[in-house]
Amino acid sequence: MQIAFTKMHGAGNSYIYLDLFQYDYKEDIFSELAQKIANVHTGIGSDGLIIIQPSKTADCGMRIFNKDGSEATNCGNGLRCVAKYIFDRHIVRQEQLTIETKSGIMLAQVVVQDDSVIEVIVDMGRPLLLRKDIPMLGNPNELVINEIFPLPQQSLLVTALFLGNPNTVVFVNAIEQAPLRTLGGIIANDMRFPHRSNVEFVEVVHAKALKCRVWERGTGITEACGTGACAAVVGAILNGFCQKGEEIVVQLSGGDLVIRWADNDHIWMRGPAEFIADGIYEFLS
Ligand SMILES: N[C@@H](CCC[C@H](N)C(=O)O)C(=O)O
Repeated sequence: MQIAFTKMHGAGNSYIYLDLFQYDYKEDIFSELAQKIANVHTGIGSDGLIIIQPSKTADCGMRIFNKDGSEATNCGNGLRCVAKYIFDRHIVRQEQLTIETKSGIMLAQVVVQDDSVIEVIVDMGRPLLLRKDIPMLGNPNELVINEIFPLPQQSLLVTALFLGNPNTVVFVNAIEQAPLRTLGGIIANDMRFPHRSNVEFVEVVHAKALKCRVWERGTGITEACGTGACAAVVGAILNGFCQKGEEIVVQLSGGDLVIRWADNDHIWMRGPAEFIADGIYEFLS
C-alpha cells in the first residue's frame, strides 16, 4: 500500500505526518505503520507517526503514535508542526488555530514570515500534579516533588506530573553526566508508573534557563520533547529553581523551546516547526 507522507521536525523531534484531510487511511494501520515507518534502517526514520485529521470540535485533530506503536495523548513538538502544516498547506488559513488531541483541545498561535509559519506558540493547558492524575502508585492525592525514588543501582530524587502525558523530572548537577542511557528506560518503564512515563534529566543553568535531555516513553532518547520541556519548567518551579510567570528557555539537544507557566496556571510553549520532505512510503503490512 502506498502512503503519502510529510516528514517534519520541531527542535529535532521528528515525526512522519499523514494528512487525513486529503487521504483516507484507516486507523487500524496506524500502530503498525508507526513502528515500520519510524525505523531508520528499513523505513523513513523518525520518532513516531502523527495523524492530521478533520475534527468536529476544532480546526483539526491530531493523533500521535510512538516508535513502538503505542498511542500517546499529546505531543508538544507535534502540535507546532501540525499548526504549521495546516496553515502553510492552506487547510485552515488562520493565525489562531485549535487542535483536538486525546488530552483536550489545544490553542496554537502561528508566527508568519514570507507567507510561511516560522514559529508557533501553544497553550498546553494546566499541569496535573496529583499522583492519581500522573498516574503514579502511592497515596492518590499526594504531590510528587523531589521524592526519593529507589532503584537497584541508586536512589534518585524525582518530581512527577501529567502535562498531556506523564513526565518524571530528575535534576542533575551536570547534564553531560546525566544517566540518560542507563536509567532513562528503566525509569520510563518502572512499575510505579502504570502508564509508563516520559523522563527528563534537567540541569538548572540559572533561574531563566534549563538544559534538558529526554527519554520518551515508547520511543527512547529524542532530540527534544515539547511536553517534556514544559514538565521540566513546572518541575523547576515546584522545586524553587525558577519562578511562575517568567519565560524560561529550555535548551534541548535539538534546539531551544521557551516555556512559561502563566498565572492562570496554563503552560505556554514557543518554538520552531520545520518541513523536511514529502514522499511516498511503500507499506507492507
Ligand atoms: N515528543 C512529544 C511527546 C510524544 C509522546 C510521548 N512519547 C508519550 O508517550 O507520552 C512532545 O514533543 O511532547
